[in-house]
Amino acid sequence: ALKLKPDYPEAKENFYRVANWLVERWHFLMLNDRRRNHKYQQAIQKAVEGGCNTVLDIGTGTGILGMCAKKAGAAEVYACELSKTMYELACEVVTANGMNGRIKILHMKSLEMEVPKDIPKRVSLVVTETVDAGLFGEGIIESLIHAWNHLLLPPQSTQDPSRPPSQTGRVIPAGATVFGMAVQCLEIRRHHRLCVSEVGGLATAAAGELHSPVSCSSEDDSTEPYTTERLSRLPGGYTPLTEPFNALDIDFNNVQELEGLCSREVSRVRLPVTGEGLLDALAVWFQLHLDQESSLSTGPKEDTCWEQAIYPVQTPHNFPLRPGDELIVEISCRDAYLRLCSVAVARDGREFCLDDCLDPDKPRNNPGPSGNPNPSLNAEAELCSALACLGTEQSSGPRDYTMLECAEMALLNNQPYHDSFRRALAKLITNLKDARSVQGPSQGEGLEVMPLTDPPSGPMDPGPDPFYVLDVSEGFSVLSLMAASQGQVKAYSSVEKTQHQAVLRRLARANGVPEEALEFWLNQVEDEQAVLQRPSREKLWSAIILDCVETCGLVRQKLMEKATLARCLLEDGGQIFPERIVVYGMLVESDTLLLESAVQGQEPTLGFNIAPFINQFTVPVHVFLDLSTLQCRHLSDSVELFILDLMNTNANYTNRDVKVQASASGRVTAVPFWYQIHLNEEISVSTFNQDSHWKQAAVVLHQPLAVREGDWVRLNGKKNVSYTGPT
Ligand SMILES: CCc1ccncc1CNCCCCSC[C@H]1O[C@@H](n2ccc3c(N)ncnc32)[C@H](O)[C@@H]1O
Repeated sequence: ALKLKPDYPEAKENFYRVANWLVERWHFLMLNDRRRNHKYQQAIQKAVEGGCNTVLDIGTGTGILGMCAKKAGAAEVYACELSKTMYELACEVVTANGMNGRIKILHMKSLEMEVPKDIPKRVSLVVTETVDAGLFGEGIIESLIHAWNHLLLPPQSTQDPSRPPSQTGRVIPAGATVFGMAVQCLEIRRHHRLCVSEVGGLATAAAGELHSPVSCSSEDDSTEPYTTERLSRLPGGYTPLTEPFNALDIDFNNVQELEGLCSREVSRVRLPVTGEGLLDALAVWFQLHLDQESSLSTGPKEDTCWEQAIYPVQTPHNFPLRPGDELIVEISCRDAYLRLCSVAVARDGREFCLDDCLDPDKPRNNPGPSGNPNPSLNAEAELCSALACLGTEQSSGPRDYTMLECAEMALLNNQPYHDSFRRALAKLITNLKDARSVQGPSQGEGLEVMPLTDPPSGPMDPGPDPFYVLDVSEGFSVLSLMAASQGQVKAYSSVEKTQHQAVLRRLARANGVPEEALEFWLNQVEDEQAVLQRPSREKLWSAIILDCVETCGLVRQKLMEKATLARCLLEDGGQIFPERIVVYGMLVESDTLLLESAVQGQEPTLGFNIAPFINQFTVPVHVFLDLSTLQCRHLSDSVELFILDLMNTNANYTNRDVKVQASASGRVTAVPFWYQIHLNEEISVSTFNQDSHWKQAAVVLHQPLAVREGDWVRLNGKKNVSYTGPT
């Protein structure tokens, strides 16, 4: 589509989505991290000069580590890469750097490699950086166990220390030290637990326990053991609740230790609590020991670009930790992932279970006769313990909970957003009621045609016609329930998952919403495509709630088409929500955004020519950006870029040029943008505030633009703000 119609915005956007997917953004971060590249080069050079002259680079990516080995003088260098895109890119890079035919690159996973099928004989050095924020997430343990058993020469051994390095196997990195720390962090909490007891006028207790898909304890594979965050850049920051502790040491040159890792029994550490606060998560990072002398750290205090692994606490417990307590944490390595769970708090010699990660099939600590699971506690502790174990199924079965995506959880916790919607819905219903009382039931096709059956028994008044409201939000949304709770409303929800529908049903009952006031729309429409249609042949909608902005910060595709269709399904005076979206942006200078978007020349990559190849996958729109904590200099005020009028689509102008005046001198590297979502004339919500579940997006300029204070810069607001030179 791009070739056919290069400026076709949908195709362009889809191309960017594919590019984002093919090559993860951390490739740019890693390659721009000159210190990391330099440390790896030093370690490899020392090993090769020390006699390791046959090298295998596992997970070569762009090929940079293999090229280091070759340049250091290794006689034979092999590399393997499981991603086809990266494999092809590595071949181009190696050729462009004059090493074609001198490094043998295989498109395969190291686990499939054999001697002599793939490499003629065992090698004396394996280099790899197949690690993620949780260290093991890229399978490095399994890869190295296989490498030691099939691809590497035998390790240095005390029996015959005389064996020369060229006849000895070793790995760079030589090992890792894993650290952990308990933290309080509201930004993590609101993405992983329900934090509000009321939202949009609805009491939330009846929802039952809600979990995000990040959990160490649940067996089902729909969850991941940890998520990742850059602690140093989380809105609102974090409060350490313990000192960093050593969670694990691993020696990559000891295959027995590697093989023993996953069968090692669970270890427990007791951590002195050093700060006051609610336990929201355990943060994990590591030092990668490249060799005896040098190491790389992914810690929150380092100003490296790496994220930390975050193990959020799932079970809501109102049990603030305080200095003097001890936090008991279990560390295990099940199915090749590092797993950390906070299991209990010790206070005054007694233990309270946080039962956050008790395995579902592990029997609960059933309460004693006093109904208290820890009979030896004193009164206050007894109360806390009862609260701490609140919601724990007394049965031995797994506690039932509902899974929400992190963005759905953050949305549910966003009270201002729901209050704005509640007020806007109430205003609309009031207006429609007034209009009805003036002119009677809506005329024409809206007329309710009573079914031709024998008259109802007795003078039953069918009551005033309900207002029909449709919520076509993506994912879990309580907006339909908020509408139904206004009274005289029949609300349809497009929530699809059975579990999510059950939560809405429970919330409806607990909030006094009559059963028949809330229906599930997708159970009614036969084909998904025709989601937008009348409630029934004779009825039209009073309100249709559309989902306009994706969590990543981009406007949903085909929004205007949906709005146009939705408008035709409205009764007189009916409304779609939102009615208007105003796009704002500003000029910023941000090296961080540059480093996450493209490799900045040859210098960071040890002089190797890599940038032009990997930068083919640069995308001009950077998404999932946390603009509130982005390191950047503002080079202009926020300006209105363009308007999407959903109630009157031909009023839109997205091709007009916008002139922005630089408020300071500097280099414009990006234009972040966000939205003001107008629900009606008076009420609007912003996608850029600390409660928002949305992230922001930014256009990253291909070339930074130097501006002096007072200069005018012209932005032409195509669908995705792209940038043309200064006026
Ligand atoms: C301080 C390091 C750091 C700390 C925290 N966060 C991130 C980092 C940076 N490391 C990110 C690399 C992570 C991706 S791994 C790099 C490349 O290797 C490939 N692969 C992975 C396993 C594998 C295998 N067994 N056989 C062949 N190929 C393999 C992947 O397809 C990828 O292209």
